[in-house]
Amino acid sequence: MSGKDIESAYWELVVKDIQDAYKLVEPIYDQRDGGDGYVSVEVSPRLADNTEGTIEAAKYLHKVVDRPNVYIKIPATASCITSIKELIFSLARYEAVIDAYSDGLEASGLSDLSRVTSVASFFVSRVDTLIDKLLEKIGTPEALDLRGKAAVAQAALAYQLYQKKFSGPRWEALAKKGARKQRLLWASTSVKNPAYPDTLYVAPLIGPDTVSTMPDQALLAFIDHGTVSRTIDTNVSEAEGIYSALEKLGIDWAYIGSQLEDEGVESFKKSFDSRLDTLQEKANSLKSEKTIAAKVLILPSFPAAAMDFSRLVATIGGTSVHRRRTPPSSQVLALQCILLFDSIPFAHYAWGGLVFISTSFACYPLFAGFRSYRIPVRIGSAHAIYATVRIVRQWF
Ligand SMILES: O=C[C@H](O)COP(=O)(O)O
Repeated sequence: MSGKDIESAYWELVVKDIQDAYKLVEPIYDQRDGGDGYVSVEVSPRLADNTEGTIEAAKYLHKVVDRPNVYIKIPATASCITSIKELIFSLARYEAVIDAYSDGLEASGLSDLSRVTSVASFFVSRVDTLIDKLLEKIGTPEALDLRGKAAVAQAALAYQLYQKKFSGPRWEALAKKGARKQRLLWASTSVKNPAYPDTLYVAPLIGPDTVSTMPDQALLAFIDHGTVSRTIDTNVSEAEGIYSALEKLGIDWAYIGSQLEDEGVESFKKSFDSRLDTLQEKANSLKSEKTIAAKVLILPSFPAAAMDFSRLVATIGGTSVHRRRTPPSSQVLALQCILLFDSIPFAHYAWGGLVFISTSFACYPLFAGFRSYRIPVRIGSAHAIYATVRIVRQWF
């Protein structure tokens, strides 16, 4: 990572991950002629309010990942709507996403649109999480009875919108050029309220051209007791009834959408920042890592002490980094030694067959053998460095 800022290092790791994942799904992508088998990567959530920055980041990722089956995920915030398509919490925003997709296809000037694909990532469970709270505040039996119903109802109406928008003259003109419908992808499908059925956000949302993304918990529950059948448009009038009953109770769908969008962007930013912080910490610790060529002179005056090398390395938290030959365990002697760091006699101690680095350093055992070990060395009590200690000479 030397010479790189942390964010560039982060993207380098991400791009490598995405390219590796590509290899796993490539056969599906080929079999389905580009219909399935995609890997997605999100642009930085720090750009959620920056249209130009988001477009640049999306182009950059598309270029460096350099695979045909990569989806670049862009938050469907007001600023990013021109470039589309995840973190959708409301029907109004979803409609804008579909329009952005169609606008993009029309503006592309391509005569063959068949290689352009897209998904619109509609978040489900979080809608209930917020609306349930509001219903509990209202507290009437009617309000309480609507808990756990808003998210699925809105998702079912989103599917109606999908069917409406991907039909009719405008769409037909694009379809003639090979355009593919932008599929609805259900995100946030794990149940947050343990009182609800564990397949609540999967089972009622099954239908053609939908994609359900499931964390393990939701996937395992569905494998265990879910039933695959078309459910997404079997109860449309019930969904409409729930949607308008909520409105009548004072639930403002526009507020729900913008509130969840703000929270969503905020939480993505938080996770992104925390990942960068972790990388920064790791980079700092690597920077303080030093290789110290230590000359260890083993003096011949002490008796042999048996020891098990690998157990010892594990005990001191060291890692064997170079091995010239493996000294037979239970045969190696660690005797009194003189340890020289940069030719300065550093310390010499012998204790129970182990040799310790000491003085201003905390004590860590060192031992003899034709091996190099990377061992943690603590200076004072706070600053840790790693020293690679090579045993360069020994005499018995
Ligand atoms: O991609 C995002 C996830 O689907 C979010 O799910 P969540 O609401 O369970 O955090």
